[in-house]
Amino acid sequence: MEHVQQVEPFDYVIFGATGDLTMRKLLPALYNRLRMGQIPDDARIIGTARTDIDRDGYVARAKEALERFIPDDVRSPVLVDRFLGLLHYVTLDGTKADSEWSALSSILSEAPADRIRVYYFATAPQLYGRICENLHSHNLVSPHSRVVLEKPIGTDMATATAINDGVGQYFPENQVYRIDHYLGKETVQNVLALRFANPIMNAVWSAEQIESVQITAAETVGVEGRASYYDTSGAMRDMIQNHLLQVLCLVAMEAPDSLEADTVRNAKLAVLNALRPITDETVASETVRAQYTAGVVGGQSVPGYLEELGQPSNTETYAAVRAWVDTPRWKGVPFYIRTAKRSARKVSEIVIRFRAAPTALFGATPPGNRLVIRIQPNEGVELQLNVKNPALDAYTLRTADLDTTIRMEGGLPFPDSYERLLLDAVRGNPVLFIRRDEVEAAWRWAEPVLKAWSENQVPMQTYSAGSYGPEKSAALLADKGDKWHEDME
Ligand SMILES: NC(=O)C1=CN([C@@H]2O[C@H](COP(=O)(O)OP(=O)(O)OC[C@H]3O[C@@H](n4cnc5c(N)ncnc54)[C@H](OP(=O)(O)O)[C@@H]3O)[C@@H](O)[C@H]2O)C=CC1
Ligand SMILES: O=C1O[C@H](COP(=O)(O)O)[C@@H](O)[C@H](O)[C@H]1O
Repeated sequence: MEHVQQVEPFDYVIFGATGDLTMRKLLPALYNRLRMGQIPDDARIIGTARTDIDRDGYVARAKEALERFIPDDVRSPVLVDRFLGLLHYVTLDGTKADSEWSALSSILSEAPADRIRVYYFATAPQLYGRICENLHSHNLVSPHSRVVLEKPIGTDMATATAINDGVGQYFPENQVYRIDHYLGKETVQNVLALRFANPIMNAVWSAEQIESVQITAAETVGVEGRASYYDTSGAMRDMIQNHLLQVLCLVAMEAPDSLEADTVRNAKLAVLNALRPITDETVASETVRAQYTAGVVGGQSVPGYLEELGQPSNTETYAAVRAWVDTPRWKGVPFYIRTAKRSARKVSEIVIRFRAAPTALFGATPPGNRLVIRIQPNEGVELQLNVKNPALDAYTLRTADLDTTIRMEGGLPFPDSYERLLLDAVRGNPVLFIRRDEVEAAWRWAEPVLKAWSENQVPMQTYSAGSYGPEKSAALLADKGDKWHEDME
């Protein structure tokens, strides 16, 4: 059984309550937490958007979403009814001062003044500042309120600063929760446990023993229905600047003194600040970008990115970077980061390649050990060891895997990362959310790459949908004698 504790009564106010994210992720996540007994009966979920519907209309939409996104075996009519009973809806344009703020205010005022209030912005980031201003001017910000910001926090440093300033004018940083759903993944959080709860790992976690690190997040899907967003973003902004840099931080950071939010965030920030800047001189040798062309994924023919988009585009659907963390611990260790749409398979993983043992005992030097942390799917950890080949005539070696799959008790699927994050915002625990200075440090590193790409300093490669990426990406690793994980023996 999952060990769960009920959270304090709360009001969750969702701006963008009729949108895709709310219907596909937020409402199902809150339903699942109610199913696990974590949501008190007097909690309320108050949806807002401009769409002019009444409460019944919203409840009908929410019910449809649960039917679509919650599997039959965990969707009970009684629990669905109980969940729908928590819902309210206010038609509101969050950017307009003269919109129906009094209706929202009147619902909120029914609760005690010290009620935890979470404002979740599931809408376009350029609206965040104006919504905050309106919350403030309608006296809806209390010391018990917090605001959850969805990605993307900007498309570069200037836009990120504008969003953060807009919100920061009305909410102090300790009331701002920036979502990065990768941090909500159990297997991403497990990186800290693996590193710091296991002395055998801790002892070898540095350049002395580690040759290289690979961090991959590959997907078989294309841009789905989100082409208009994706084409203004691309793989670097969509995945690397946020999710994969956060994973890199957990792999590379020094041990924090505690799991207190700012202690962990300070340790991550130190990694981001130690990332070697990529310059016009190095961008061509340290980065690869590409777009998928038509191909076959999972036995299905799929069109190329440009065909899907129906227009020319300079947006990458694949990005790979060789990054360097300039600290004594990581001196000379490349961190290869890559992400792809329409890849051969869906996989997010961290691969740690250890140095080979300098021994002549067995003839050829045995290969270095390899640790694979599988973020998804088949969540688990695999350590590749050299063992004696059980043959009678010669002392030869082969590799064997110590492989453990990490499961929830009872074999239950892992909760979706939004389930943890939505309730952490209620609990007031920001450890899995991104602090402003982390966002800015990540942009400081990513921006020069994006600028160089926009100036075509690095040629756009292509790769067939259903492949592992462009041929050129192997060159990023080849000069250090490395290979991408799927190419390793
Ligand atoms: N969808 C996803 O999978 C993911 C989305 N995100 C982020 O979440 C946010 C929302 O995305 P998504 O749900 O896909 O977007 P949608 O376009 O589907 O939804 C946007 C929502 O915002 C509402 N809205 C728009 N303008 C206003 C306004 N002025 N005042 C009040 N409400 C408004 C819309 O309702 P109405 O028109 O009725 O006002 C709608 O409910 C974005 O920041 C996106 O980047 C992040 C990760 C994944
Ligand atoms: O944030 C995003 O993440 C998803 C991939 O998430 P995962 O949990 O399935 O690995 C990606 O599809 C989307 O483009 C991006 O915005």
